[in-house]
Amino acid sequence: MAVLVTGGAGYIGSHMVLNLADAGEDVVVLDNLVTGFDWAIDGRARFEQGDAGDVAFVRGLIEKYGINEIVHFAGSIVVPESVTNPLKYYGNNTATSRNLIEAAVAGGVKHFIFSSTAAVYGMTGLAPVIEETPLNPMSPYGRSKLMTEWMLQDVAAAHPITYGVLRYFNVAGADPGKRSGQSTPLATHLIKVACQTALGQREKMDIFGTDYETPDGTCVRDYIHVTDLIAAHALLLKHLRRGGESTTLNCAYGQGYSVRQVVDTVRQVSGVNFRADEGPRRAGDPASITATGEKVRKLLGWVPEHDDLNEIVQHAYDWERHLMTRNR
Ligand SMILES: NC(=O)c1ccc[n+]([C@@H]2O[C@H](COP(=O)([O-])OP(=O)(O)OC[C@H]3O[C@@H](n4cnc5c(N)ncnc54)[C@H](O)[C@@H]3O)[C@@H](O)[C@H]2O)c1
Ligand SMILES: O=c1ccn([C@@H]2O[C@H](COP(=O)(O)OP(=O)(O)O[C@H]3O[C@H](CO)[C@H](O)[C@H](O)[C@H]3O)[C@@H](O)[C@H]2O)c(=O)[nH]1
Repeated sequence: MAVLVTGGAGYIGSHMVLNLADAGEDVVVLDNLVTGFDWAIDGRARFEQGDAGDVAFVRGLIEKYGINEIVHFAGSIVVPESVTNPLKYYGNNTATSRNLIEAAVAGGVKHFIFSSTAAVYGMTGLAPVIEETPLNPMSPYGRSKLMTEWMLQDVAAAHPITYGVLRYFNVAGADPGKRSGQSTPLATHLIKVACQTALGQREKMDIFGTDYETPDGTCVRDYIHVTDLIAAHALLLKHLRRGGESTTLNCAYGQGYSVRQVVDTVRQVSGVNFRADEGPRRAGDPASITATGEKVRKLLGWVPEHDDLNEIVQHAYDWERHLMTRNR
């Protein structure tokens, strides 16, 4: 009996593998390494290189390893790219997930956990969202993920499988033990870009838009430490295993920070007053998106341990430094 982690060579999936392996679980990673790295997969997991949308291949894995649960991280994740290349997102997010779910149902998989996103909400105003807030994704990325949520609802109504959808807010930070982190060199995420700029890997960074209707004119996001996010996955897996119902949960702290606040925090943590130019808005960005995270706390008993922007940035910065020495 093993847990299948798709995208386990990527940023968030590699932390799930650590959590499961630390708990003594048998883990199989399925990843095509399009953005992930085989060195990011913990040595205690078994690795199968392939595509999560390859039904026959996934069916073979389910049989070979006796897979009862799938935690599905594999996908394409860059919001602005989804605006210029939507079919990539409807392909690698929606269609790939559809095939993976088909393989799961055919192979008798019992539980399915899916990485969804705050981007399913779209523009929401300044108040934190709850799971019942109307969904109105602003980007093909958000829509490609929402379609997967819908597929899971329909499939779970028709077949003996339960699911958990986790809508991640902005994931950041790294394993406190420096075993994994965000390793994609050309990542577009704010905290990663700011840390790279502080370390001199980029000459400067840009602040995308200063004319939003937010307190300081820059976009507001709810940054969640990757280790806390993964703890929610582990609790969700337990919930489903003990017969808990399918559920959809926001993963967030309920605290928003603006782009300027994040840039200032990275300057403080690094001690480098790096260059951050004010530029135009980036396509597909909502002004503000935060959530209370009340449902995940109540249903799963989730208690965040790293809900502090300084700590998140410190861990992200430490990982970035670690990558520099690693790549030397
Ligand atoms: N990073 C965030 O802030 C964030 C926020 C919300 C949701 N998410 C979701 O979390 C998941 C993981 O994101 P991440 O930040 O770790 O990204 P990532 O790019 O680091 O990881 C994705 C992994 O999936 C693999 N992959 C992609 N397509 C595949 C396919 N068809 N078959 C097999 N493997 C494939 C990649 O090689 C990579 O290892 C994604 O589904 C993403 O949409 C991320
Ligand atoms: O160099 C940069 C990078 C980002 N930003 C700004 O910082 C904010 C956060 O941007 P990120 O790219 O870090 O994150 P997003 O909010 O765009 O998206 C992230 O979180 C979403 C959920 O909120 C999605 O799930 C998505 O996968 C994930 O990349 C945005 O306002 C963006 O415009 C900058 O100003 N400069």
